Amino acid sequence: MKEMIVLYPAPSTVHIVAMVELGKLILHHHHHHFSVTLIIPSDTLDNTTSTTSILNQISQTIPNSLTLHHLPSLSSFSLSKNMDPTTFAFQLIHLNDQNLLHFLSLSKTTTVVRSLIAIPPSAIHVASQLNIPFYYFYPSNASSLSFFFYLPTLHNQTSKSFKEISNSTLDHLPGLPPLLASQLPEPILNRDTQIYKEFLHFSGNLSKAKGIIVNTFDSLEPKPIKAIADGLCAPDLQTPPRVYSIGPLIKGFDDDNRTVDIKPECLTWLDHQPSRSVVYLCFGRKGKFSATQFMEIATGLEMSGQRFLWVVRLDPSSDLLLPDGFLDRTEDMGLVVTSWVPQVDILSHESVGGFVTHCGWNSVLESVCAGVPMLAWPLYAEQKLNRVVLVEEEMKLAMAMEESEDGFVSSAEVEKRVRTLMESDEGRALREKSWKMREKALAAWEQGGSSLVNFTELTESWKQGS
Ligand SMILES: O=c1ccn([C@@H]2O[C@H](COP(=O)(O)OP(=O)(O)O[C@H]3O[C@H](CO)[C@@H](O)[C@H](O)[C@H]3O)[C@@H](O)[C@H]2O)c(=O)[nH]1
Repeated sequence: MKEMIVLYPAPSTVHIVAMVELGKLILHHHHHHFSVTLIIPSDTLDNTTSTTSILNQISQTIPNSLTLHHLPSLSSFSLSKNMDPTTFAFQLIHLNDQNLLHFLSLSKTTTVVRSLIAIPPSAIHVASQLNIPFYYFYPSNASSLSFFFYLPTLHNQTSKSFKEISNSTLDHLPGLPPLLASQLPEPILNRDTQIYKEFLHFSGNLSKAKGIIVNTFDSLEPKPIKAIADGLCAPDLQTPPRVYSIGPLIKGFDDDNRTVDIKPECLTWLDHQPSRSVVYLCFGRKGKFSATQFMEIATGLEMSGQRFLWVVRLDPSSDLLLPDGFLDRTEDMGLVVTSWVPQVDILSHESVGGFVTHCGWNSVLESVCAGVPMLAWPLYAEQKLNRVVLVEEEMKLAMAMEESEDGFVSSAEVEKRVRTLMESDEGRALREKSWKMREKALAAWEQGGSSLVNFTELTESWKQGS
C-alpha cells in the first residue's frame, strides 16, 4: 500500500496554490510510492470571487491522484473589522488545529502517514502528538527564513521593538545584507503584539522540524542557505535542521492554458506590442493604493512614454480614479485591467520587458523564471526585506522604487524608474542578469541540478522511513 504524504497550506489562496505545485511534483516523481492529500482550509484570508475561481481552476487542473480534503467550515467565525489579516490567519489556523488532528488520527488508522508538510506553525504540535514526521513548507525565500531562524537570538539581545529602532541598521544578520530595522518583516516590528509572539514561537520551533522545504533554489540565494546550513542563524543548536531548497515551484504554464477557453484580452493586447516593450505592473492579490497614489502612478506611467499593462486592485465599493483623459491619451500605449490576470503567461510573453512588483515571493520567482527584470515596490509582509535582497549587488535582479517615509511614491519617481528599467543601460544590464538567472532556475531542475538533488534526497529519506 502507498504511504501518505499530507500537505497542509495556510488559509490563503497563494499558499494553497504553492502547495498544489508541491503535491504535483511529489506525484510526478513518486506516484508509485506515495499518495498525496492536500488539505484545503474551508475559510481563507481572501474569501473573494477570485479565490473561488482560483480554487475551481485548481480542482480542474490537479491530477486525479492528488486527493483534496476540505476541512469543515468555521462558519461561526468572521473577520472582525479591527483584526489585521495576519492575526486573523493565526486565529483560523488555531481553530483548525483540532480538525487537522482529527483528520490525521483517522488517516493513521488506515494508512501510514509518512509525513506532514505544513505552512501553519502550530501544525508541528499536531504532528508530534501523533508521532508523524513533520516538515515546514516555507512559502517565501531563504533570506526571510534565515531572518526568522535568527529572531530568537535577536530577541534576546534587546528589549526594544524593531519599530522603536526603525532607523538602526542591522549589519550582522547571518546570510543577509545590512537591513534597517524598518525593513524587517512587518508583522514582527512590534514586540508587544500577539503576532510577534506567534512568529517568535514559530522561529523557536523551526529547528524541531525534520526539515524545512523552501521555494527557492541554491544559486538564487546562496548566502542565506549557507548561513542556515552552517548553523549561523541558530547559534545555540548542535545541528541545524536540513533545509531543502526545491524551487522554483511556480504554477505551470500549461495549467492555465488548459482552463482558459477564451484568451484573455490582455494576452491578445500583448500579442500586438513590440518585443520587450511593455512594462507590467501588478501588486499581488491585495496590492491596493489610495486614490492619490493611483493618480501619481498613472501620471508617472504616461510621462514615462513606455507601453504598460497595469493590473489594478480596487475595493468593491471604490471607483477607479484616473487623471482626466488618461485612458484616451494612452489608448495606444497601455492597458488598465481590474480583473484577475494570468500573470505567469504575461511575464513569459515576448512583449513584456519589465515588471513593477510588490515583491511577493511568488511574483518574484515567476519573474525570475521568465527572465524579466523588476522594479521593486514593496508594500507589506516581508516584501521590504525581499527588495533589499533583490537590488543588492549580489543578486541584482531589480532596481528599487524610492518611496517617502510614509510609503508614498511620486509620479516623477514612477516616470524616472520605469524609463530607467525599460530604456537605460542599467535596465539592459538588469535584463541580461535576469536572463542568466532564468537559465540557472531552469538548471536547478535539470539532471544534477540543486533542486532536483535536494528533492530526491528528501523523498529518498521518506522511502527509507528515516
Ligand atoms: O491578477 C493576478 C494577481 C496575482 N496573480 C498571482 O498571484 C500570486 C501572488 O503571489 P505573491 O506574489 O507571492 O503575492 P501575495 O499574494 O501578496 O503573497 C503573500 O505571500 C507571499 C509568499 O509567502 C509573500 O512573499 C508575500 O509577501 C505575501 O503578500 C502570483 O502567483 C501571481 O502570479 C495572478 O495570477 N493574477
